[in-house]
Amino acid sequence: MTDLAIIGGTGLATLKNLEVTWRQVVHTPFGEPSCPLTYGHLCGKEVVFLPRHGSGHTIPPHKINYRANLWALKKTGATRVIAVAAVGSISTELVVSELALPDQIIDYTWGRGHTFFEEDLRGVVHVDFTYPYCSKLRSLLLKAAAAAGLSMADWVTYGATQGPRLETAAEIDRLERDGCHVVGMTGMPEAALARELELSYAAIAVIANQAAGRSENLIEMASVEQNLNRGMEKVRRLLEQLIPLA
Ligand SMILES: CSC[C@H]1O[C@H](OP(=O)(O)O)[C@H](O)[C@@H]1O
Ligand code: HPA
Repeated sequence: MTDLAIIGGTGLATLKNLEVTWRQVVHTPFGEPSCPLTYGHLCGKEVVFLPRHGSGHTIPPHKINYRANLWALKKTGATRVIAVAAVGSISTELVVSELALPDQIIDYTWGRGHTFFEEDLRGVVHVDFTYPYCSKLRSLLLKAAAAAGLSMADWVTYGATQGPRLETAAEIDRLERDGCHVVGMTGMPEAALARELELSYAAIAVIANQAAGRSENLIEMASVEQNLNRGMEKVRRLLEQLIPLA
């Protein structure tokens, strides 16, 4: 039984140490997920893996079918989802290629399929979203980080922007005033959809770059890639420690 799902993001289109057993094409009432689901064993535990931008990273953040992705994972019987997401750091305390564990979200996205409750037999549904990430999963991730000797700031608010362009320096100033510590483009509606499906959900943020206007340089994808390579190595170490605890 696969109870643990992992969603990969930028820099994590495949899980290097996953021993793949099979792939499954899933159709959902909301359309197709980003690609077929990959099942396999990670450190001996069965997991299901889905890269949100597709297997060849072809889907931009605003075009991802978040509803199909989450629906497909729910359909596998998974009850817990760990998402991996590249972010820009707004807070000076968050250093490139390090990991962070968001505990809050502010949503600046628009026009995305963001709810399963368009029409529901129960009437209008409002799910509680006070704490968008699962506290139990977050605790496990913090324990795993400690076991792996990795620092992982746990007080981080994730600002979800629309993309695919990066932000202006003034937008980043605004996000900081709003209380965001990191910025990414995929945290919403993913987290809210997981909550609507009653999936436990937590995200590992990997600092890919300093957000716009936060360094003397412009944001270059070559250095984002380098930072993410180092960051994803840490994600692999973290997951190795997480599996025995999960
Ligand atoms: C500068 S890379 C921007 C790209 O990376 C993040 O992807 P993900 O959240 O899937 O790891 C960000 O949201 C953008 O899509
Ligand atoms: O600076 C950024 N902004 C938005 N999303 C991102 N994902 C990685 N870096 C960034």
